[in-house]
Formats: sequence, C-alpha cells, structure tokens
Amino acid sequence: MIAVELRGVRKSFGTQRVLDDIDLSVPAGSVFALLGPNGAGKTTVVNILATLVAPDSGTASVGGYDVRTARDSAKGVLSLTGQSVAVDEVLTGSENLIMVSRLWGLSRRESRLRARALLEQFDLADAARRQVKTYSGGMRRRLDLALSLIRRPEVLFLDEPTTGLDTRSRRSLWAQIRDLRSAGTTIFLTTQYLEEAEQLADRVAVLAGGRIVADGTPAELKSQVGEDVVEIRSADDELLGAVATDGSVDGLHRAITQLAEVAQPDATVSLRSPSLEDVFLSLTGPALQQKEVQS
Ligand SMILES: Nc1ncnc2c1ncn2[C@@H]1O[C@H](COP(=O)(O)OP(=O)(O)OP(=O)(O)O)[C@@H](O)[C@H]1O
Repeated sequence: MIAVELRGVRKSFGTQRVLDDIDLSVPAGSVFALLGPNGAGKTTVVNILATLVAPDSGTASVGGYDVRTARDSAKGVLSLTGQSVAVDEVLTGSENLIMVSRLWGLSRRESRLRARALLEQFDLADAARRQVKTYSGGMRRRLDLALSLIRRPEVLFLDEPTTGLDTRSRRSLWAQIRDLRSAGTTIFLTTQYLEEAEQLADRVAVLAGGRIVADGTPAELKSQVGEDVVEIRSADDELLGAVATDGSVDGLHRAITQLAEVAQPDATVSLRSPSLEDVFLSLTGPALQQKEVQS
C-alpha cells in the first residue's frame, strides 16, 4: 500500500518555480527521507502533503486521500511535527500534552494518561512539571514530537526533526523514530544530515533545482557514485578533495592526478567506500562541492 504520493506536482511562489513536476511515492510502514540543499523546496513538499499549501498542479495524497478533494480525511491520518505545532511556553510539558489531547476530544482522564505515557516515551517525565520556556532545544523537539503523536497518526511528517540538536539528543530522537516505524507508522522526513537519512531511511530522494534528481535506497544511490572514493586530507585531517573511482588502476591514476591539484605538502590520500554525502555532492552541483572542498 502507498502511504504518500505526489504526481506531477508543481508549485511557484510569484515568479519563482519551487517545485517542477515532482513524482514521489512512499510505501506504508517505511521511512522516507527527502534530502536537498537549503531552499530546495523540502518544506514546501511537506506543507503540500500536510494540506497547508495547495499545489499549482498535479496531485498529492496521504493515506490514499487526495489532499485537495479529501482534505479532511487526509488531515485525519497525518501529523506534522515542526514549526507549525503551537507549543505554549508558559505551560508545562504535561499541561501542553493534556491541552492538545483535550482538543482532540480525549476525556480529562484519557488526556492525563496519554500525557503521562508520552512524557515517559520521550524521556521527559522528569521535566513534566516545568514550564516549556525552561526546556532545552532537544527537549522541545521531543515534546513537539510527542504532541504530534497524541493521535497515533498513520503518516508522520518530520520537517528537519534534528536540526540544531546535539549528537546525544539526535540519537535519542532517531531511536524514537525507529520505534514508531516498528509500530507501523509511515515516516516522511526532510533532512540536511546525510547520516540521518542513512541511519533511518528505507528510501531516499534528493530534491534539487525543483526536481527529484535521485530516488532509491541509500545503497542504490551510493552504487551510482562508483565503487570507491579517493580522498585527500591535510595534515590536520581537513578534507581537501574527493573523487569517485571505479577501482581500476587507470581510474585510481586519474583520480590521484585530479587530486594533485588541491594537494598540500603533508596531505595524505586514502580510499574509502562512497557515502550518501558523495551522492549528494555529485547531484547537487558545484557550489556545494566547492564548499565541501573548502570546509
Ligand atoms: N510562502 C512563501 N512565499 C514565497 N516564497 C516562498 C514561500 N515558501 C517558500 N518560499 C520559497 O521557496 C523556496 C523553497 O523553500 P522551502 O522552505 O520549501 O525550502 P527547503 O528545502 O525547506 O529549505 P530549508 O532547508 O532552508 O528549510 C525558497 O526559495 C523560499 O524562499
């Protein structure tokens, strides 16, 4: 069964075309990651699917419901975690969860039980009675996710769920996402972190220039880049450049000749398997490659 589908979706803001003929489909029960550089249109895709923004043309559906012609049914099966969820800073974590549960029609008692269970699940029990304004970024993100799970959605949209989080909070959120998937929720996330996509996603699509420029499992995408990657690093381990190669002697020779242009006196060369990052850089253009070479 297909949980999320876009067919021929186009969207412009004024004269700026943001999405140009987007096709995507996500099987139920899987984790899908949409990758793209800043401003690629990832949030716009999520907003269209979450029924917040109408496409100019094409169709979009969630849980089999067309987001335009069956908007209420689509809204009934999805949840969106991100900036759009209003967390009341003055209320405690517990009060926020109870308030939203009441809004969804749960009884007072059910709301309290649901809030307690979610606070436990998201490692917020100790902070349950603190005002949200005292929460760290990671705690807010977890509360935000808990709020979007009050109803146990069929499809959960996570727009850059771990941006700005430290490694520990990020890993804890990844664990929660895996648990949700195991419980049967379809997860559609956007991310700028390739490791996140690699860790979580069954399928990945790369959005660039308003189009889907690659779509497949992380392994399929990596195999497009080549067998191996030769990289060159400075004495203090700064990446100076990387080139994909087929692993042949000739290929390696060519790669090293190319890398010699950015070599420094103490630089070292090594051979490694391709990462999703290599795929991303090879697809999203020279500006990013240049940035990577410099970073
Ligand atoms: N409501 C709007 N009105 C005008 N332009 C918009 C609107 N929403 C988005 N845009 C523009 O559309 C483009 C894509 O934005 P979007 O937020 O979808 O990208 P993104 O891939 O999510 O980027 P980021 O990773 O930076 O959040 C940007 O150039 C943005 O300025």
